[in-house]
Amino acid sequence: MSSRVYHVPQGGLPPQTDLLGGRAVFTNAYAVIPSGVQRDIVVSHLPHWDDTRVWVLARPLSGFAETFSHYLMDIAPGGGSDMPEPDDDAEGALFVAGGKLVLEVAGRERELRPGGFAYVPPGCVWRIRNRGPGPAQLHWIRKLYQRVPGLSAPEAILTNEDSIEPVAMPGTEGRWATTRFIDPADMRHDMHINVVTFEPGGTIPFEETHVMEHGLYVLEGKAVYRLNRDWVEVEAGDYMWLRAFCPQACYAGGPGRFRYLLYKDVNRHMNLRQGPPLI
Ligand SMILES: NC(=O)N[C@H](N)C(=O)O
Repeated sequence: MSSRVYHVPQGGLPPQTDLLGGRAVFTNAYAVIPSGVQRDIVVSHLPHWDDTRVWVLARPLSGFAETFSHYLMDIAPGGGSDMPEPDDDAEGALFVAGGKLVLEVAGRERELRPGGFAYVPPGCVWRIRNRGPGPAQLHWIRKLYQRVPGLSAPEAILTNEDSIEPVAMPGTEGRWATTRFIDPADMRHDMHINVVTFEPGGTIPFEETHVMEHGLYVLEGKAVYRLNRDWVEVEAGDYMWLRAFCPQACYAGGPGRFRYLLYKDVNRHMNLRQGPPLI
């Protein structure tokens, strides 16, 4: 049984005092969508999904920001979908934060519990149901799979965070470690999904500035995060997306661990024919 903590949204209505405590930020370089925003009044629903509430935390924006979608889903008992993905070119990553879901993918059925992860290749038939007695919470990250001549699309992956050994970053004595759900050496993959863990006081000690876009969902703990020119306080349930080249660093605040689910695009040439950004 996992002792890890995974933040799940509260839903319901915000107290009328929330206006003064608002921490949402939207800039050209990054956005912060605080946990308090994941409320019933801003919920979405998706076709062919039953009894499922969706918070869309990231989506492609006019060609200048992120090229992926990140959904946080709250699935009632019996809810789910037999036709979840409408786009045959889309790949997906699923990460369970709460409850118990049954996933059928490429003819395999697997029960996913908190920490459960699945990679769903493009064009793959899959379905998912909450067969548990209580609600289940699911992260679903989607992007268009970038095919490469001579490389086939990857196969499905089904695993759990508990089965993967985190890799400590060099020189950090284990205070900053990464759990990788997708093999970084496998060039068929064009996105990575990791859980990044900092012990209290752990840091990213320099401003990472790189081509990869990011989506970060804070699963546990607190930190101060450097985003472009700003330092922003974040805590469990907060979401950040970072445009390519957005400078980033952090200090984990304690008293417990600071952990987040991280999306990044990897391993592909840039599209040199893309038009100028629309700003
Ligand atoms: N903000 C981050 O956690 N970035 C990671 N070190 C990464 O780019 O993999």
